[in-house]
Amino acid sequence: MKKCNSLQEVRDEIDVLDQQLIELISQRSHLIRQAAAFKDTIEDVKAEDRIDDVMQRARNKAISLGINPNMISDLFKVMIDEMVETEIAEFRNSGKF
Ligand SMILES: O=C(O)C(=O)C[C@]1(C(=O)O)C=C[C@@H](O)C=C1
Repeated sequence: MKKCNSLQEVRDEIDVLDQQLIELISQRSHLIRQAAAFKDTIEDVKAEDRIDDVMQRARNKAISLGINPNMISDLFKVMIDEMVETEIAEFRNSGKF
């Protein structure tokens, strides 16, 4: 991690990371839309076991990096809840439901 020499430099670095985070979330969101095409039922779309795996992996990664796993769980919950809704809408629009 870069050592910054001023508050402005810290903020500039944060701004860059925030943009990258949003780009990554956007990429994830586009993949979710594709996932619906490979599913046959609403249970497949919800994929509760997969959500548990994703959440556990995210928590483990947070712990390994020394950040609060509960914060990551909260962020992922908001993100995945929204993406599941998107995927359900995509699934319905595909006419399979
Ligand atoms: O892995 C899937 O089946 C997905 O559709 C992706 C994803 C996710 O956000 O990671 C989204 C919806 C499902 O509830 C499970 C996981």
